Amino acid sequence: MNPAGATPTAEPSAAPPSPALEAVGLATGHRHTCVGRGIDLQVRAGEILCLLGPNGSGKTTLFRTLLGLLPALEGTVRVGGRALPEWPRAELARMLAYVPQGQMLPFPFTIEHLVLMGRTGHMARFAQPSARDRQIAGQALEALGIAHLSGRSCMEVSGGERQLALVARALAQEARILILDEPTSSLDFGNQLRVLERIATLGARGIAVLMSTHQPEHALRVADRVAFLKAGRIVRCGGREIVDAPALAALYGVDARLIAAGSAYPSGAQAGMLDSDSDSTR
Ligand SMILES: Nc1ncnc2c1ncn2[C@@H]1O[C@H](COP(=O)(O)OP(=O)(O)OP(=O)(O)O)[C@@H](O)[C@H]1O
Repeated sequence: MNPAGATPTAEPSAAPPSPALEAVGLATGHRHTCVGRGIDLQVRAGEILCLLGPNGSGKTTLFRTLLGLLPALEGTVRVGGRALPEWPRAELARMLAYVPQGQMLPFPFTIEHLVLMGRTGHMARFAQPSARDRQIAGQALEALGIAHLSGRSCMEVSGGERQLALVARALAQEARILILDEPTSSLDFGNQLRVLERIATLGARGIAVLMSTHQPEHALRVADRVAFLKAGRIVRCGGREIVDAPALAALYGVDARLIAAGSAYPSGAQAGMLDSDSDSTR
């Protein structure tokens, strides 16, 4: 108890850690064509932020700008509190991993080689992968159930198998921040769940995750926060509870309703399944 009149001793309050990934006043686009504007977002360590938005709303353009693959037309991107241009590329490669959307690969790498590429930022220049690099790549392949494809050419596997390999490559990178552009888009139901579970595990381990999806139920399943991108602007951002029928109707221009997940998602799923129904939002 404080003696009467004594001022309580203030604990020195530690400043909150910088967001792992932050955009401030960001404008995105291609050459001089602006796609997105006024974008502010933050992803903290251990947080999963899920971006929902219609086709062409600017999700990939935003991701590529956050990664420094496209120049910001305005505003700032910070990674770990440091402006993106200040990062040496090699260090950035250890911080940020990217799973691009539907990437076709130009050479017939084996799947193992492709996943080992995720280790490049950890290897000395021109060095061969170490036993540990191979072990980590092997674990990533196992985690996604594609170890049996290790020796196959990435040009001779299905689109979904290649997508799993790209997720495995990002896992092998052991980055602090993971950006995934529609990581489940060509996957079957089982593999969608496998990838979502892996993403949830990474979040629980302190990795900052930013992902896009066209399936709002995936956001309901794994996201800590959800952002709605419409015509290049973040029009709504908050906890999973913002994903409701009126918001989805406004975002996509269709009536939608959330129905109970029932048996569609196993063990503890908080997801809803979506159905379109003309009566739903009226
Ligand atoms: N290389 C490019 N050059 C010029 N414009 C582009 C280029 N890539 C995309 N665009 C345009 O930028 C806008 C946003 O595209 P983007 O790929 O970022 O959308 P998206 O939200 O990821 O779409 P989707 O959900 O269909 O993948 C679209 O109008 C698109 O036509």
